[in-house]
Amino acid sequence: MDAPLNLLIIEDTLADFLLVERHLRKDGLDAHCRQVANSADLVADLTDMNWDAVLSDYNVPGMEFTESLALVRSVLPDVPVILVSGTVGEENAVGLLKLGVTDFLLKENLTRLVPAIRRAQRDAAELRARHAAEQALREKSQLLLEMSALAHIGGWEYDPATGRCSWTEEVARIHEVSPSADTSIAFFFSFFHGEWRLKIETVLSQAIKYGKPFDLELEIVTAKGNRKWVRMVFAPTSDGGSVVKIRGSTQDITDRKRGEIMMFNQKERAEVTLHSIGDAVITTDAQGIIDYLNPVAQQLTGWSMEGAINKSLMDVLNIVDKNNKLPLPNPILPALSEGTISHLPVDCLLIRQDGRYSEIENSTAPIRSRDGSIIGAVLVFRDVTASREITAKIAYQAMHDALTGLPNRILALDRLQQAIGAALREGTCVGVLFLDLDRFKNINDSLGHSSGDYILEQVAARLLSVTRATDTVSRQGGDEFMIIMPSASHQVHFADLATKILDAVSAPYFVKQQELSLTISIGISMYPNDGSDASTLIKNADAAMYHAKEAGCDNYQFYATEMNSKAAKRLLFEVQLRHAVVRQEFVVYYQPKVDTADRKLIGAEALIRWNHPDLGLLTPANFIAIAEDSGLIVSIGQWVTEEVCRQNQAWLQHGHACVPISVNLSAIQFRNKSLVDSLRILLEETGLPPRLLELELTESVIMQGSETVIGTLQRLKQLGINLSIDDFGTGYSSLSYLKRFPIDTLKIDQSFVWDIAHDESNAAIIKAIISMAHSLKMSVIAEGVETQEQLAFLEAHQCDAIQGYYFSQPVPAMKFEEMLKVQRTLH
Ligand SMILES: Nc1nc2c(ncn2[C@@H]2O[C@@H]3COP(=O)(O)O[C@H]4[C@@H](O)[C@H](n5cnc6c(=O)[nH]c(N)nc65)O[C@@H]4COP(=O)(O)O[C@H]3[C@H]2O)c(=O)[nH]1
Repeated sequence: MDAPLNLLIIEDTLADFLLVERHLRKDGLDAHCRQVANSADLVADLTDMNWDAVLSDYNVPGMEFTESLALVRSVLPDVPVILVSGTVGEENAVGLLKLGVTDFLLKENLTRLVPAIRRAQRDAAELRARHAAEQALREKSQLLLEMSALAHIGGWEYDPATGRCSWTEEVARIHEVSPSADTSIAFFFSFFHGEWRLKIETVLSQAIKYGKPFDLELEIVTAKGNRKWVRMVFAPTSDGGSVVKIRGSTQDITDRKRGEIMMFNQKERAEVTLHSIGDAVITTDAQGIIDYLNPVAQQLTGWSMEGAINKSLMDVLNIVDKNNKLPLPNPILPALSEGTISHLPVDCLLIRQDGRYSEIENSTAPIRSRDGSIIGAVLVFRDVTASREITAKIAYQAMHDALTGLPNRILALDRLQQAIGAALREGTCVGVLFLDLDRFKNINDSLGHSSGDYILEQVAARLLSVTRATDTVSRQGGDEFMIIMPSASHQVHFADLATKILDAVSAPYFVKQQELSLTISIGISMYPNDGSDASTLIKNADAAMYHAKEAGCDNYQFYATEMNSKAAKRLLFEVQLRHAVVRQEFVVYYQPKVDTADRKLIGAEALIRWNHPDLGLLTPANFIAIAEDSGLIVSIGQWVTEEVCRQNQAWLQHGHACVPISVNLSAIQFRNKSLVDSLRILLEETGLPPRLLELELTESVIMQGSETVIGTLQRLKQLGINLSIDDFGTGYSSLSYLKRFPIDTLKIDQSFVWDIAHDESNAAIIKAIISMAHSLKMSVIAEGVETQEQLAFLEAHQCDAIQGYYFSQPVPAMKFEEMLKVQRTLH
């Protein structure tokens, strides 16, 4: 049975209300009726109950019907309102229907009352259902709208027949146009450019022609000029075989696409980086199974990518300890188990598949997922074989002498400091032997540097052969060596070693098919007696070595306190010599040369003297060696030559019968490239005829025999200068060797002349020199002739000229000028 209806009856007359009630009951409608007769009650009652219908009189005093109707409609929009009244007129009725009245009944005829209520009930139910359906539809389309906005996806439709497009708000939003924008196909295409325009036009025409659906990703340029990526999915709708509509969706995929492009670029970059870096890279999963190795890793391990993938790291990375060749632990374990970055031990060798190996350096790090869990490891390593070799080589070179391979000055100093430290702890001694080869410069000058180097290597080998492994033999530079004897207890040990060294070094050497002999001078200092630190010990051993030199070379000397003052003196002397060059403290003495046959003055040798401010006139023996060692000989020699040219030209201008004056030329001067030019200029400037200048060269200079030497001699000769070989016989040159040089005169060394009368071999040498020189068209002069006996011998053997105290000592310029003036015959 149906529930009774709730009816609200707006009626001021109770009788009419009851009449309505009676009719309802009579016609079988179970209803609960409530009368309301004023506006206040109506407001209150409207919301008091769920009303099924409102019945209303038109004329209720105090209540305007249209206002009551509006009130009811506003509160109960779907509840039927039935007007029960006297006649309201047709026009009025239409207006009231518009305002929301559901039906009309006349009070006089209520027979239609129940059917009218029932019909209104049905209509209201339908209306409510329709409203509910509309509401649901509205909600659904709102949801769709919101979803499409959230997904950035909108729909569109194209009608090929009309060429019109329509699209949803979201599509308009994606294209950044207002929703009401023109949607012709041309407008639609205008968002596509270049290749994308071509593509969309092509696929759309294919869709129209063949009904083919498409799913594309394209780039558009929006109305505001922004570039966006869209995914367009569309499907044609056909009717009778021809396409009548194309419907599709457009989705803004810009963010995803940019992400993809970024990912692609990153991947590409990573890929290129991994392919081009010099380091090897291997990555594994969390179980240590290889999933990638770059080309360098392939090359270093000898495994190809295909071969190595899915293998355990340790199957591919065969690493062992360099020292004991035992396998090293898996380097990625710390990364996989503890998530830490780790490095291989320093001495790690990687053995390739083919058995070759390289030293490697590596670092391993974990690879983590977004949530931080370890999903693998990356191992980066590089071949450091070459760089370690270079480092070791550089370290070795920094500490060793390149020529001999001996420790150099730096390493020797370090070893000495260590030896002192050990001796201090153990209460022992340390010996420092400072060694310097005697007259080594002569070998370098005469035989050339390559021979000099060869000799130094030989000396180094000999020093090593007489020392123990615990001793340090070092080269200090040039022809200086130093030996450190650690933990020695007595001077005797040092003396023993020094003796062995003297013997070893003095054994003959064979260079360029010549036999050479060489000696060495040794200075010895000892810790703790001669110094408590390395530099003092070296300095004192050096001083002792100088002492050994002064004692005639080829010997050893222990350091004694007073030696240092000698070394200091030598230094002071060098400083004074430097000053002497600037202050022009030198003078030239002239020693006459005499024709053996008629005793006539035929020339002179210029010999330098140093007018020392404190020591008086010094002969070359006091300073020439120091001048050569310090390089001062170049400027000194230049001064002498200038002085001689200037002086001889002055004599010439004074009308004296002039003779050639010879100047000693040291090896260093001779090597000077500008020698010939500066002599030419000097002769031009002074105006001295070149034949009046003679150069005395030592045997060692020409013994180098190189093309350069010969060239220089020839250019000197071309200038017109006379050339003579000084101290002939003391070097290693043979007469036949001399044929190659444009030499005018040989000067027999005074050492042969001195005991000419008593030493038969010297006499024989002099005779041989004279006759062979003559056969080579050279003249011969003997120097150091002091006695009648010597003179007689030389005269008897046709020695062309004589120089020596027998005729005259070297004399000052003024005195020599006297001799020139008279051109006297000397006896
Ligand atoms: N006992 C003795 N000695 C005699 C006799 N006759 C000459 N002398 C000395 O023998 C040396 C000959 O010169 P030297 O062999 O070229 O040997 C020279 C020469 O090699 C060098 N020298 C001298 N002046 C110069 C120079 O201007 N430049 C260069 N580079 N070296 C020079 O110094 C050396 C020594 O020169 P001095 O002391 O002047 O010594 C001179 C001379 O005084 C003699 O009968 N008996």
